Amino acid sequence: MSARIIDGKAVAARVRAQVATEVAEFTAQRGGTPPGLATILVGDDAASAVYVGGKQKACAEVGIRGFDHRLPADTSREDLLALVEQLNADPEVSGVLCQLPLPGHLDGVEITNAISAAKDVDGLTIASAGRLALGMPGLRPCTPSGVIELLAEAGTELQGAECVVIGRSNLFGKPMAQLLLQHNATVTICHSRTKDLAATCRGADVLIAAVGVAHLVKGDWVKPGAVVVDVGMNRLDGKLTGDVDFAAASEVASAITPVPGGVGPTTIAFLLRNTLEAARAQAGVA
Ligand SMILES: Nc1nc2c(c(=O)[nH]1)N[C@@H](CN(C=O)c1ccc(C(=O)N[C@@H](CCC(=O)O)C(=O)O)cc1)CN2
Repeated sequence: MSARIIDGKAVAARVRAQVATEVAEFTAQRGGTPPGLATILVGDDAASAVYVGGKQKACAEVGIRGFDHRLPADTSREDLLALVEQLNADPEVSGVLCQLPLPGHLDGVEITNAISAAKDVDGLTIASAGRLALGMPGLRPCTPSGVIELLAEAGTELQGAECVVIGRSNLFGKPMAQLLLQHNATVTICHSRTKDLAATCRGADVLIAAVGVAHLVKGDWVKPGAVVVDVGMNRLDGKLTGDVDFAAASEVASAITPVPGGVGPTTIAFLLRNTLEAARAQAGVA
């Protein structure tokens, strides 16, 4: 079997085009005031700078006003919390995010949770996570939302499907599992203490890897006909590669996401979607 490649760039382009249309309508209704997204980057991590740059560029392309805050690596907890408070109170800012990871002296959970729930476009505050766990409407984390869109694009039936998520991060694994549950999937979360990872993966109709170990998932871990989603982003010999041995898994799976060009591009697309949703909710429009 040779798997169908799920094209994340195409899915992201479609979502972004739709958001651009809706942003134009929203802005016109609001007398020319667009949604606004504030990004906060602390320190000089090169990859984070690229992602934040990509977010700001994407905002400009769809008509969202960007507020780009860059702070030195030694920024204090108090100064960072003060900036978050200022952005929470700014009526021109619809969404706020703090790029992760933060430098070691800052607690990512504490800082993220200081963002007002109404502006939590990363969907990572305790309030947003609680709403997701309870099945209540709210802003959802961007990468898991992108994965659901990619699975829909591939025509994957989630109801009753055995879904295995490798990785239990707050940013991805936990919210991914919650979103799959909402789609009536049977969900298993695997992690570093899972006893027989390969055997658990072999039972998956949908296998999602987000563990940060290059090529951890071998071809013979994939059930024939499974859908494989690779959220990993690892540098191997200077090349960006995922958590899945793509060549081997493609021989067994029915559909698979590549790295790059799979899940990654959808993250920013859903950030734009969340920023518009936050702006709508703050303006009292559905
Ligand atoms: N506050 C947040 N921090 C982080 C998040 C997040 O959602 N919110 N996610 C990641 C980084 N990230 C966005 O922030 C992100 C990662 C990857 C991509 C992407 O488009 N990747 C491309 C490849 C890019 C490359 O060549 O390096 C792809 O996979 O095709 C976009 C956004 C951690 N931090």
